[in-house]
Amino acid sequence: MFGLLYGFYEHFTKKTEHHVITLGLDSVGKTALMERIKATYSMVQPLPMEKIMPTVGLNIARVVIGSSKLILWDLGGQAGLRPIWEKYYDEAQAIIFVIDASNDSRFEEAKSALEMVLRHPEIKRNIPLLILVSKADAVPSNVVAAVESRINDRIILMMHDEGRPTQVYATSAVNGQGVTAAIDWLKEKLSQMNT
Ligand SMILES: Nc1nc2c(ncn2[C@@H]2O[C@H](COP(=O)(O)OP(=O)(O)OP(=O)(O)O)[C@@H](O)[C@H]2O)c(=O)[nH]1
Ligand SMILES: [Mg+2]
Repeated sequence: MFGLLYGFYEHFTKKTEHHVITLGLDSVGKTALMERIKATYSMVQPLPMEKIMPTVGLNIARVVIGSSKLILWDLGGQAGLRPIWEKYYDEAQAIIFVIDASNDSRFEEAKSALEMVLRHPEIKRNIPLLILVSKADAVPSNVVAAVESRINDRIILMMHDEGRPTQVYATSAVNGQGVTAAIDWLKEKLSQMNT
């Protein structure tokens, strides 16, 4: 009897797990955003910014939204660590790529890094790509809008990945701007892939 009841309980509370890789150049704010995402969905305080160190290994954040569980793999973005990214491509069911709104000078480097990811044979062609423009709190809104439109014109329109759901959101780990909209979009696209 207990086994049967437990079986029902398990069935109705079971979450569909989705593995998401979080990539981008070093210091763009990936880990800070992961902390903000965790805090937003589990109603806890994010780790203070000054406690966040450059990522060398891997940070894992688990976020439960309705019947889905997103497992976010946050990887280090330093040039010497980027070769590690590809170890996670095979299992990735979505990509979050972070581009810093406050550092215009690294746009081309970010574009090349993202293109390398998308060209990799182990990255599935139809998995969602969520591009987060980070640190939106640190620059005027017209600068953020310019970065978003450059991403659209110079990256997304050039991708030729017709089957890939792609979206750009301006975000801030400091004030949480854009985080819920972005993660809700991702969760929606991942759910659609499972149906
Ligand atoms: N103003 C502002 N600064 C931010 C924000 N997010 C991160 N930062 C700053 O950027 C620094 C780097 O952030 P991280 O989250 O460590 O960057 P990362 O992309 O994880 O870097 P790696 O782990 O080296 O790849 C932080 O120490 C903060 O000073 C943000 O939303 N707004
Ligand atoms: Mg980091």
